[in-house]
Amino acid sequence: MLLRFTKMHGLGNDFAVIDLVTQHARISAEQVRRLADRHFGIGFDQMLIVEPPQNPEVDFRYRIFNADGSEVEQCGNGARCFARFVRDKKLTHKDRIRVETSSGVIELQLVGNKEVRVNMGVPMLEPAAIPFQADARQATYELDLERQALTLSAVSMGNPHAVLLVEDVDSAPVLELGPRLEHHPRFPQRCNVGFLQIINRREARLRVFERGVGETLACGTGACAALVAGRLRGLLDEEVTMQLPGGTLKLAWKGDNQPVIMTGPATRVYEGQIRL
Ligand SMILES: N[C@@H](CCC[C@H](N)C(=O)O)C(=O)O
Repeated sequence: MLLRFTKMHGLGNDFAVIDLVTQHARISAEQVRRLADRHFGIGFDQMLIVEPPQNPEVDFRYRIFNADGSEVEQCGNGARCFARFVRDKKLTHKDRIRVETSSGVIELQLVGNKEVRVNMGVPMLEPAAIPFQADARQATYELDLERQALTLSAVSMGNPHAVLLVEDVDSAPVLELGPRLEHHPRFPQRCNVGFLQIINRREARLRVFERGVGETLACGTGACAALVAGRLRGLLDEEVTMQLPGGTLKLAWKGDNQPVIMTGPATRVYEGQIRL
């Protein structure tokens, strides 16, 4: 069968977005892996699938698959592209959209033609909710990595993140530590690994080694987790500009039990169709 898709990106974190409201298909993990391949497929970090909602209180259901075929709970850059996609495809005329993901309902707001503001929900910091193996919630944890002691924060934005503080993201050992931390046994569902450099209380830089993908040009949930980690350590203010290799996100978090708000662009690249 021929399946229509839209290639999109949020700060270079790229997606194939598929409308399963007006099309019908079953896409297996093996097909996702094949289509994600940058030489033999479409090439993307995540596939985003738009479906009718199961819950009558929301507008859509949105499912996310990493390039390795694993289905995941949340994707911040994907959420912005999802909002732009459903408007461009006239699947809704609303400016405020409520969507269910496998980690709960998030709210999206289109701001002008280019930007989308997303209420990413309240970060989860209790170890069991992340999930991360630790006796009690702390701002930072010590973790052994083959006799190397690392200090990190553990945060869930619906999906699990480890955040390490570094002096300089350009020289941070992202490709060396990223895969080892992603698979560390204290993160039983693996994790995304963020390397955070503080510039000042309102500006920071971040690189993220994503679970199921590798290093990406930007990670929205990673940026939210990094803001939370920076604030837990007393290093960042409520509103922060986060610079990622692919561009900049505006973020805000008031503190415990409050949602993280993320604002940034969503860009359509091209329309295509592929035979499954
Ligand atoms: N690129 C994303 C996160 C996608 C999911 C992540 N790789 C995971 O496995 O949790 C973002 O923008 O948040």
